[in-house]
Amino acid sequence: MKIFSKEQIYKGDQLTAEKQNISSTELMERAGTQIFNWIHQRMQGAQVPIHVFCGIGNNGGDGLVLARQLVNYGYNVHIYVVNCSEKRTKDFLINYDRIKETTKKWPIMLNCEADFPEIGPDDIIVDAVFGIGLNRPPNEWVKRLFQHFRASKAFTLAIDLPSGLYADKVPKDENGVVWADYTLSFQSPKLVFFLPDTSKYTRQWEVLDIGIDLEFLQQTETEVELIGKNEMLTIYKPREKFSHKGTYGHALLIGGSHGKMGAMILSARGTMASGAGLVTTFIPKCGYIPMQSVVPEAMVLTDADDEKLTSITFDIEPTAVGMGMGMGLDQKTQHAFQKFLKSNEVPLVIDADGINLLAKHKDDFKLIKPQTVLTPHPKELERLLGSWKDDFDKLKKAKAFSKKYKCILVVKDAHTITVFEDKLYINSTGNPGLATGGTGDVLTGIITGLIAQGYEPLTASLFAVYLHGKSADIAVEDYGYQSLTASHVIDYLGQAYLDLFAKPQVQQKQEEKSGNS
Ligand SMILES: NC(=O)C1=CN([C@@H]2O[C@H](COP(=O)(O)OP(=O)(O)OC[C@H]3O[C@@H](n4cnc5c(N)ncnc54)[C@H](O)[C@@H]3O)[C@@H](O)[C@H]2O)[C@H](O)CC1
Ligand SMILES: [K+]
Repeated sequence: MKIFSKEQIYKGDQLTAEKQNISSTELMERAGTQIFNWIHQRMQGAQVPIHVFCGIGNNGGDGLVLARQLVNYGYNVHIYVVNCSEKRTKDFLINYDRIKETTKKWPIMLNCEADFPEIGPDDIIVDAVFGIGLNRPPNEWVKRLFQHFRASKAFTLAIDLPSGLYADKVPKDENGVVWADYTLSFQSPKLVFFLPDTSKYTRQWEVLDIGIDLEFLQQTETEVELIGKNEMLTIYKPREKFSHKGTYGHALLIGGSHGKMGAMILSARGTMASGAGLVTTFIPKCGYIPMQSVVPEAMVLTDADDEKLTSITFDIEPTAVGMGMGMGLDQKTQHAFQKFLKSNEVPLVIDADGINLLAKHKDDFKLIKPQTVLTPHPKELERLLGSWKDDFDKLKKAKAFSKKYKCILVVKDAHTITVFEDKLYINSTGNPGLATGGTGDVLTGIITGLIAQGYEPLTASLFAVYLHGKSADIAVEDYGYQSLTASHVIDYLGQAYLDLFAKPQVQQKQEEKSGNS
């Protein structure tokens, strides 16, 4: 799913009005009506007090359309205008008049020193104060109003995005933002819903379709994309009937050291489960027996050293290499790693201590070949890029790094973001159960396995991150967040593949009803 920028959203609105020959007021009517339908479907006329707080821009206009429809359907509505600016938009004013025509009285005007209305914990707040047009921090009174919302404990539904959040930067003061339970966002989710600094401002979100011009939606290239099942179905490569293990590539995994062999075992099992035809591991001697016993499917080559890697040489011809897992930072290992980087021509994934070694010897960045995949967690990313001011600064630095070295950065987090040059791909699967040792090693194994099978490094990274998260989402149903382990992610990978083709439950039920399963 595309994530449009603020400028693209404004352009889409304007183009839609022109092409569909409707006014911006009619588009606002659609937007407000969609919100009303969503609420009405769930509340069915229940008389819970609904407090609709409207700003004086178009977000406020959406709130007024909603409020008018709620009044028309007999809901218990309280309408307020947060009147802290003189720049009322045309469509706000039109809907302000329409409210008066409907209710025969003006909404409650909250000027910037007014007392706050009482809000009960079981009431509902609709936040239509600011949308994507916020251009400066809210004043102290508005901040206090937002804190009043939060203190009330009422369910808070934000329109388009929680007020006080910018579409493209991180707000400085968390008291200047509405903490929403749910956000109904128009046409596309906003990037801020997925970033560690700003995702806390809405517990859940949903996109409402307001009929923006289809051609515009299809043809506009966005810098950000949300990756879900639909995107992955188009890149999936089916298994051929007349195929053999050679068809699906030979993955080589390099890493491990005394006390960290588990990382390589997890990677090898992840690579196998991803569908690679052959897997070989290159490890220090001490790992030979454990690897052979725990992963009988994999072949094992060993370094001359018992405890660490000192010289990486092999006579196989891998189709993809994944390295760095549990590798350690010994100087001899560093030399071996550096030598390998210089000579390697095979698509490469670098993880963990591979990244740490690069970060310690920044001159080696120039050895990173185009299309190399790096999979840093936040600390490793900081070692690579240096510190950042906030999430937007982090992404800017990650894009610059990717552009400079033409590499793919898999920035691991609750929503892993894969960065390639100027594009950001946000993953939609995964859960907090993944916050446990070894899951990263499994991910590297899966990426390497997919590249070995013929997926392009970028596609392999997106697909691996998606499958890895999906597997955890399925496994967590059986194990819960606390007990989910990296091994479960491997064990459920098959389910994640099968889920790609699972029928949506509604469709399945309909087919069962008509005897059509
Ligand atoms: N396709 C769509 O997504 C549609 C979205 N709609 C809604 O329109 C808003 C964007 O509206 P806009 O008028 O541009 O801005 P806002 O309503 O977000 O409000 C900003 C408003 O307030 C002023 N302002 C900015 N910062 C402050 C501040 N700190 N304090 C006080 N005042 C401030 C600014 O001058 C603006 O006037 C979008 O989010 C959707 O909700 C359309 O209704 C339909 C199509
Ligand atoms: K809002």
